[in-house]
Amino acid sequence: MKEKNPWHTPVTIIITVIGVIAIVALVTVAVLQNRPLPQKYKYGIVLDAGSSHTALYIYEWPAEKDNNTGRVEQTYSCKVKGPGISSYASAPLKAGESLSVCMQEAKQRVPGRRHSQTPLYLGATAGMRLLNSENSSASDKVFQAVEEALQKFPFSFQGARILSGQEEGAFGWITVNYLDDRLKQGLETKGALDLGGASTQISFVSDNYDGSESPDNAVTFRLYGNDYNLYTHSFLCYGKDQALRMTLAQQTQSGPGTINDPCFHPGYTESRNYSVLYDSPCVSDRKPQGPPANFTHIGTGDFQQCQEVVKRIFNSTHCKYSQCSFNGVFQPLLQGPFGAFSAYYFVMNFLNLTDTSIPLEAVREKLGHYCATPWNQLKQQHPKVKLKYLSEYCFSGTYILTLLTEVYNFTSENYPNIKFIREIKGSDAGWTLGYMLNLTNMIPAEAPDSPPLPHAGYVSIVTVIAILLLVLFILSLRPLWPLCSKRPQIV
Ligand SMILES: Nc1ccn([C@@H]2O[C@H](COP(=O)(O)OP(=O)(O)OP(=O)(O)O)[C@@H](O)[C@H]2O)c(=O)n1
Ligand SMILES: [Ca+2]
Repeated sequence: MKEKNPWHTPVTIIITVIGVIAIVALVTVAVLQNRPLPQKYKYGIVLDAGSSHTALYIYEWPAEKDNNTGRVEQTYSCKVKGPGISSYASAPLKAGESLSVCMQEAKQRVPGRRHSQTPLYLGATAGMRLLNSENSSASDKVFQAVEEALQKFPFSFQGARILSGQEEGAFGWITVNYLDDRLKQGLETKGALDLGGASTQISFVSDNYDGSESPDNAVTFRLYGNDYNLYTHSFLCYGKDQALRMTLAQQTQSGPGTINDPCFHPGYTESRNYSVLYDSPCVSDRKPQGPPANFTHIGTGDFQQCQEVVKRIFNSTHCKYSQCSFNGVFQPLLQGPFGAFSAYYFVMNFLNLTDTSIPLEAVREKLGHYCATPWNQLKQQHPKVKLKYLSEYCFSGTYILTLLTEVYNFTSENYPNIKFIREIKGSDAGWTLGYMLNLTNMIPAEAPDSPPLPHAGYVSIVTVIAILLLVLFILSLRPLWPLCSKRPQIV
């Protein structure tokens, strides 16, 4: 008689089949669950209405994760043609019109179904601060025109306003540290140095600053469960365009017909109008009495002397705090790494001086050599650079070096802690991202609670436990095994 396979009993066959089906089903669920889903995004738009120009930025983040876990990234930027909105004081409507090309582009870039949920912000900085201080009705008209123009687009317009200097500094700091992933991980933060056309900001966390000395410079945050006491200051009129005006004003106080300027290249000669030069609240009170209409601006290209002229725009005679940077403004001890962006980067990048491991002495020497380069030679070497920009890099480089080393007090030791940066991981360094993260509540005060296991880990563990249970179950049927394996007896 044919021997019967002991496993071929109905009970064991049924158990095995059910077990196999259960395992296949579990694995299928686990695989399907972890398949990458087509990602959906949300968007936000910020217009940076700076003193020298306006730029539009589109940010995106995963739609399912906007509860503080998804990363916000810049996907697009657009530079508005023409000057900053504050330059349209006498023709406000044109300020609104100037934004339309970039706004049309944004309409194309953000998917149509998201338009109405996409917040749109406009923040204006030092150019509008100056215009507002000198002629508030003109600045109101510019805002009105800009708001009317922006409301015509299908986005969720959240208003146009002037940022305070503190906000500008603090949001720049948030941007840099958010993009560096320093906030979420509670790492040491990076200071932010921003140089614009009309103002400049310095923001950093220092162990010897808790906000009690000079509270005006303090901004406190609780982000991802960590407390930060940020020192920040914005110097109005100390952006590089206004600083140049102040330096020229310094040299034309007696209303001469000609000035020999060490901050411009030998061979550079330009006729300048006194009224145009003094048409800014940063210098208007210093306009010489009865000057000629124009003066001849002649370059002599001497870095050392340029540095002397530049130093004169910083007043370090009075300080009522333990220490000051200049103009009586408190500044704690510098601490940690720093990211220097906007004009810091444009200028140092042009001058090939973004490498801060170059000793300061060598940086000064290179700049000295650059400033002494004849203007004609420079124009030949850089035929594509706008002449206005090209003529000002010697001044701007000297200004940056003076500001960093003579005013903020960076030394040969900590100068290498500065990194000149344009962007971090594809997003531009600047205040706009920090501004949007703040207004959309995208950075939580407390660290978000996360499940103890990631999803894939959870599925794998459930699968393993299920298999173990099945094996246990089969083992528990052991008492039946001898019955099954007993050879049939022939009587
Ligand atoms: N490739 C570039 C772009 C800009 N600039 C100059 O850099 C300065 C600052 O530019 P930016 O940071 O854009 O200043 P704004 O935001 O316009 O000014 P603010 O922040 O003071 O409002 C301006 O003088 C601009 O002419 C430059 O030298 N090279
Ligand atoms: Ca700016």
